[in-house]
Amino acid sequence: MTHLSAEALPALAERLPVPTYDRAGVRVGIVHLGVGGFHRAHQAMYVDRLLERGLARDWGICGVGVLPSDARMRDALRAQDGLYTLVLKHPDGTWEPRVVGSLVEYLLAPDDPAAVVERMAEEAVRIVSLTVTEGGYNIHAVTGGFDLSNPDVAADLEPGAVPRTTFGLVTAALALRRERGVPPFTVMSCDNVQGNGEVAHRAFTAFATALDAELGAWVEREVRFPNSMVDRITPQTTEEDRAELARRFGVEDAWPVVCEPFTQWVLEDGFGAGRPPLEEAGVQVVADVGPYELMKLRLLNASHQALCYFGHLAGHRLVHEVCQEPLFAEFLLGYMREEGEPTLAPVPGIDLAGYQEELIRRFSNAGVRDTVARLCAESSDRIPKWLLPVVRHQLATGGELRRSAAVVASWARYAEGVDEAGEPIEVVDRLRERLRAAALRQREEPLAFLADRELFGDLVDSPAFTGPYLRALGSLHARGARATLEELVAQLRREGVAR
Ligand SMILES: NC(=O)c1ccc[n+]([C@@H]2O[C@H](COP(=O)([O-])OP(=O)(O)OC[C@H]3O[C@@H](n4cnc5c(N)ncnc54)[C@H](O)[C@@H]3O)[C@@H](O)[C@H]2O)c1
Ligand SMILES: O=P(O)(O)OC[C@@H](O)[C@@H](O)[C@H](O)[C@H](O)CO
Repeated sequence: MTHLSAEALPALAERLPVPTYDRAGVRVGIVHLGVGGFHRAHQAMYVDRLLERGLARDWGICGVGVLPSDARMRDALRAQDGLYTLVLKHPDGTWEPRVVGSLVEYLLAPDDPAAVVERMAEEAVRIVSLTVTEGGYNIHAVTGGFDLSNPDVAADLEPGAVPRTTFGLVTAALALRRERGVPPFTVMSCDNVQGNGEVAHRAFTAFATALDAELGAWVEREVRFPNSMVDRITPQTTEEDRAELARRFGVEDAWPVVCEPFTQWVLEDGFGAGRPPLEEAGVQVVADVGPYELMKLRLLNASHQALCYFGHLAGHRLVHEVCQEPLFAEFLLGYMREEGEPTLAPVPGIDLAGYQEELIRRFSNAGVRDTVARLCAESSDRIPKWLLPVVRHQLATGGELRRSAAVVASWARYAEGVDEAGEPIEVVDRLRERLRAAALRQREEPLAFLADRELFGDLVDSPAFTGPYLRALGSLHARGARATLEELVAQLRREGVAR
């Protein structure tokens, strides 16, 4: 058994691919906030590919943890010189591992916020990238504006405050660069947010303006925020993954990353201070990410929500088990073809029917062992951003929406916090209590959940939506998830045949 470290690389090289480049000679050019599983499976992997080909010596990554809970990642990475194993899990059970070396430094902001700000202020750093989750942009669900009333944000706006949020840290670094006459870095969001660059632009400009109007105007004018579409299913690493890595390859890694083989990154070429030649590593650099982004959010991410509540209520805990059931596969393909796809513009170079079939295959990969629970978490950040735009589009055009309405109803049923066998459901959501209170009222007052206008806007006033929603919710209560799905799928199949 070999503990992963820089020193151990020559020995490990006999068992799995490891970096062959000189890591000590790699300079930090990217600071990344939010080093979780996904960043390590995706962006850091692309940079590692470039480093391997000698194409990114100035683009090493300094990871930053913003939250105190990231201390675990700090400890894991520091103990192994920033190295970690990335394992691609194939459907046949094969594991394809590689030790990734592009994370050459890691800083935990709560340990020393000034050091993080200084790092980002260095001229050599030309990109600050983010994966801080959908909720991490602090956009108010109703106003669509940056939420200045968030207590952490408000604390960062106090005169002389030591920054502790993403906004405080990044803005302090931008202010230092401006003061020193150093051009700004590009802020590159890699979160699953529609128009992620534009959203980041709005959020950082609003924060900087609240701090100092002139700084805000400078950020607005000078800082670039390219949009991107990112895709690779990356479940949380489990203890079994760690043990299996040790068993199969003799590598002792405190926090490996496991993911599916598929990967995609579509990126707008909007970088103010240069970028690595990412296209050499397989990134699609395009003028407009919009169509790709909508395709991914409304087909992949919305389908994840379409399968997770029904899947959980039907007794499944793993995503592939749900999707290997023909009933669920038919439901998801129907949602994608008849409800998601009509809301999309043509996507250059993509055959949408093929993309949808591939999604079912990806979701069905038994090697990945993605959990239904991961997909159910923080639904109040996801459903409004991924599924409700589909509903609104279909309402506006008179299109099909029965499957989407059933998915929202399945969330409402799931949010009650008790499954069909009377067992508790561990709902993970920052709005958990509010959701649960509304969901529990819906047995007497069926529209109680949908009446939350902060989440659903005015959908509750739309009979074309409430009709199918209430039918699905009534059926979920009376007959359960599986029977509800069977009935809906059978009805839609009959209608399809009749058409
Ligand atoms: N996991 C995937 O399959 C996947 C795929 C595509 C995109 N993404 C994007 O990446 C994000 C992170 O996913 P992950 O799998 O790495 O999750 P993760 O839980 O492994 O890591 C999340 C990281 O974000 C940080 N974070 C959370 N909230 C924050 C906040 N408010 N401010 C600053 N940092 C914050 C956490 O501390 C952690 O470091 C997702 O929310 C999504 O937008 C994930
Ligand atoms: O990680 P989130 O919060 O964006 O959402 C959960 C999943 O739908 C998502 O992680 C997908 O696995 C991912 O978007 C695939 O690329």
